[in-house]
Amino acid sequence: MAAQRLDGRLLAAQLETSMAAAIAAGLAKAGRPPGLAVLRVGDDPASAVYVANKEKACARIGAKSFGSHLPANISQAALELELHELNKNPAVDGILVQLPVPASINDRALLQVLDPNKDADGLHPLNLGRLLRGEVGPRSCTPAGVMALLKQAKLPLEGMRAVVVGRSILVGQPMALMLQQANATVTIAHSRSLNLEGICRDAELLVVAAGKPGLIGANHVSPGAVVVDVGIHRRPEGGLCGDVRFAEVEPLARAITPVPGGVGPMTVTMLLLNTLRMWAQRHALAEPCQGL
Ligand SMILES: Nc1nc(=O)c2c([nH]1)NC[C@@H]1CN(c3ccc(C(=O)N[C@@H](CCC(=O)O)C(=O)O)cc3)C=[N+]21
Repeated sequence: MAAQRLDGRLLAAQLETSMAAAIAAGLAKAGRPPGLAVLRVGDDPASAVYVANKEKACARIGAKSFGSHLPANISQAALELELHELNKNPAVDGILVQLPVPASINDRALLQVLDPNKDADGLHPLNLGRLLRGEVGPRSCTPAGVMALLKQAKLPLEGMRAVVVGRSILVGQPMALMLQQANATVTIAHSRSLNLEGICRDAELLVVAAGKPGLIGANHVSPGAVVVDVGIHRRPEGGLCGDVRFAEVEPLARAITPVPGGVGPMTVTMLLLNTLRMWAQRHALAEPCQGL
């Protein structure tokens, strides 16, 4: 039987419709639309595409986007000043520091400057702490998007053996925490794990966020597993691919996310949802898209 496709593009479009409605409904009371500021430093080529996608998505739902594009040779102090300005700007609800920043910038120090209540990416230490403790707060967008996709597909996580490949602060670690909070039994594997194939083959749910094109193949996947591919890479010959060799794994899987059209669009949607929720909170509006 063919694997179920976990269609991130479709779910993202549905959520955008609800978010657009929530904005329209709250606009009069709030007096202004939600504002998302994206701080981009230097010229990472992949970032250019993502920033453009975020701006387009804001326009589609009726949010305002503020873009600042700063030169790669900007000083740490000047960048922190820019962030302070965005923290103070009353039209801005969510701020995202597009990663990676140039090597001359200390991104940890930068993320500490961000107002945790404007943290659209959920990456401020306070928000990572809130996640660890299971408290309310903006959540890391990519793992939150994965959780929304699994929920929509009605794939139960209760008691399930889940393996997350990758331990980054941006994806792997928060993903593992969210899966645990959904009562999965979680293993984190990473670049130094021995017997990666064996560990992955034990998984009923395999989430791959290793950042290595084509790392995962049929040998890593047990029949009937749910496979979520967080990787996104530009092929030298053109087109995109993930960390999973889709053609090989798809016939084995119960459900699988494609690349593109899987996790990527959900990341953007969760960024908007975090921003919308912070806007709603500031204006005492009902929480948009509850239960996600
Ligand atoms: N502070 C920060 N937060 C991030 O969330 C963040 C970041 N920095 N730096 C870079 C990565 C990467 N990322 C993606 C966002 C959207 C798509 C996306 O929309 N993908 C589409 C296709 C995109 C295309 O066609 O190029 C898809 O998979 O279908 C992918 C990847 C967010 N990131």
